[in-house]
Amino acid sequence: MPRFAVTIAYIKEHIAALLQTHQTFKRIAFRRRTLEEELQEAVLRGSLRKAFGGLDLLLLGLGIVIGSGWAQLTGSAAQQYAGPAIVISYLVAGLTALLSGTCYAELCTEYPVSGGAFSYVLVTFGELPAFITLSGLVLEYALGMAAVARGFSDYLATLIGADPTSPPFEFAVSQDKGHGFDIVAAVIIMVMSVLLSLGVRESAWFISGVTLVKLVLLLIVCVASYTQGSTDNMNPFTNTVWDADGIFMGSSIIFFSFTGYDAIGNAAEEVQNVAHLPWAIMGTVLTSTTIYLMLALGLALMICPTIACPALFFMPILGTKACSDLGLVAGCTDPPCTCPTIAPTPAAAPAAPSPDAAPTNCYLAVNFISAFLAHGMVWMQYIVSLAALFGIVTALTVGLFSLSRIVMAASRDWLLPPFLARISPRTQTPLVAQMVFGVIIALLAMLVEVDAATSLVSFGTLITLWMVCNAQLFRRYTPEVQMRFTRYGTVEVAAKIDTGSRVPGRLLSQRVRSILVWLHLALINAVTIGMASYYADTSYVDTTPFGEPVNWDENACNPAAQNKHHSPYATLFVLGWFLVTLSFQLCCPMEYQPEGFHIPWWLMPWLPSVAIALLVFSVGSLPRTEYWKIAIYFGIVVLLYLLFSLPMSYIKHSRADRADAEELKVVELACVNGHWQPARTGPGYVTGAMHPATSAHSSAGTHKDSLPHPPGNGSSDIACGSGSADAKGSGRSGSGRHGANGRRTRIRGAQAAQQQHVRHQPLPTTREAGEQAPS
Ligand SMILES: NC(=[NH2+])NCCC[C@H](N)C(=O)O
Repeated sequence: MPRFAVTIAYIKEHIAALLQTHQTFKRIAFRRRTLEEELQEAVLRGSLRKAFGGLDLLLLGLGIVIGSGWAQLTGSAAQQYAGPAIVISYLVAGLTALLSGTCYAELCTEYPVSGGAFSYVLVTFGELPAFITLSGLVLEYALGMAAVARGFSDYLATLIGADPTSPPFEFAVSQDKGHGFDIVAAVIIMVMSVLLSLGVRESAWFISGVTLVKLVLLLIVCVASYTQGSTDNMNPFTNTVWDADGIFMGSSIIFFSFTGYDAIGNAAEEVQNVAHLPWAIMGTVLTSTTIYLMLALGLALMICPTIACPALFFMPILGTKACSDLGLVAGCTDPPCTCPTIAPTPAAAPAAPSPDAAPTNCYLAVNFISAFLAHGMVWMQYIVSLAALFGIVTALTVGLFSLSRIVMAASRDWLLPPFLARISPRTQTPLVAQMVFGVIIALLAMLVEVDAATSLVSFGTLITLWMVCNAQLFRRYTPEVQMRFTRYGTVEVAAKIDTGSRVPGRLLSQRVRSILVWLHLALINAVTIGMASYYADTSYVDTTPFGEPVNWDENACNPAAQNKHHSPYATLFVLGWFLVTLSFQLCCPMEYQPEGFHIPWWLMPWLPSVAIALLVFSVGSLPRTEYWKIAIYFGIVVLLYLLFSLPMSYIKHSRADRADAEELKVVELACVNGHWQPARTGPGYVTGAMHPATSAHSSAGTHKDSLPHPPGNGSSDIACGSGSADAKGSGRSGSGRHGANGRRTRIRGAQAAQQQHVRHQPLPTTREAGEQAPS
């Protein structure tokens, strides 16, 4: 059939599906996928190359997490909000990352498919929540890459002694730095996209090498800062105006520095041994937290805390008179310009300070470079710039790598255009997705303002991690997850868990237990959202689009009055959260425990519950000015789902059903040497179809054009279990009940659709249209 006719037929089919939105929404939007469906998609699409060993994964994680956020945000968060307590801000953010990372690690071991958070939410809460998670991921990665790339030109200019505000580093559209077009940022993204297209093995070597050099440079930065620092600078420890609030506001800003560790989960289909995934995640979060704490401490020791006085920050915005009318200067312990250990950089050198002019002239952006300059260590600016440049390069490479895998996973499910799921037989990577998103991100990087991007990136990350923690909690407690296919290919009936049999809730019926789980999950979230919004409402985080505080009154200038608003009710919320989590533990027996890496039963449900609270709290501490942008973004996302992805998903599954009606294909897969392989014998194996893809193709042409043929001999090559370890005979096999090798699972082509999905009304469409995917 000619391509043109196929397209017309498809459009007709799409419109027909659109007209049935009210019905399809009910059936599909919250339909969950199973592990076998996800595996099936991965297997049918052909394999990605197994390029990553354990150390590669760790360096991949450190490659993206330690980008340039440390260099750009530590100083400004300390200066504006936290003061020397920025160290505590890093601890809070690190703890948030660690707890959510543990939940992430559990799910990523259980579902070792590309797509990360998107896939976990898809198998737990269904398609629409997964689509929202996907959009959070795209927000995180696309804007994250753009923001990181924007820093590239600045550091490059510093390194070669050029002016970062003039061409070619920036083509200004306004006076302010960061508002122009940044061609260099776009170019570096395209270069990294091309590098990735050379192949995943080569990219992995590149990422590992550059990351190691970066870590050495960061150690030099730490040591140099300790030689210059003084403990006098740690007093007063918190910012005199924001106090404890400043710590949380600081931590929500610098959370950006921890974003990206989920990239490890997105490499799940390319790892040699799935069992390495969780340790690489934990290792990445712990190593980066340690390095960030060391760096933050170095900076805090080097800068005088009065530089963190908000007078310095607001003075240029509000003007000297307005500030002193508000009593801001009174909030500072020293007159700003008498601070002994820091002097303005040459570029910002003020005239001899007069009492009136001093505050405005003294405004100085605090960062590692300005701090080292102030201490006369001019050469350190090159080390800092080089470390940041290397950080940017690795963060970009890993980010582009991960985004293409996320997009590939969503396209396999037809939630994004299916052609994006194609895997290049040459490189064994999703080349199309890589190049398409390379171009999109390059354009974003050229246009987007850095300041606008970082909060949105943190928001995207926090939302996806919040979804993941909810999914982890839900899966461990919900009774329906009792019977399932494990990654060992066996049907697992709920593992016997001591704690489950002790809690009073075990006596309740399955239905009541299920309702209780939903109820508790909703309550945990409601209480923490209440706590976060109450806390945010009673602190001075609101700023107008111009950066001025909105509810700015005399109290803001009076440190003593600052925190009085919080205490009584904030405590009530914390108590509420504690009681709800305790009630969860008592009413809901844990229903199963995965065999691989998992959170131990005695930390459940506390660990994910604390993680949820911290994540929601961090969202609440983000500047309110970002909220409307986020609301518009998610509004567009839901619209896109209704107009594009929902009809696409419907069409895909109705095709699967039709194919199923004609010919039922059951292909058995066996876990061999750590990878799923089509079994050569066994029930349901279709003679002559040596690969599941072959059977799907023969099945009335289903997926015909949308599925790239698997490369080479068609070996299905997705990892299962702690397979490699077993394959090598190390004997590690979960509880000892199941070995990875020789275990089997059934990948049931279209049959899965029949069993798992509600049947669809037949669509008024041509048979041919049903056989071709739009591409
Ligand atoms: N996918 C992402 N979140 N990418 C951005 C990573 C930013 C990185 N954590 C940094 O500090 O520079």
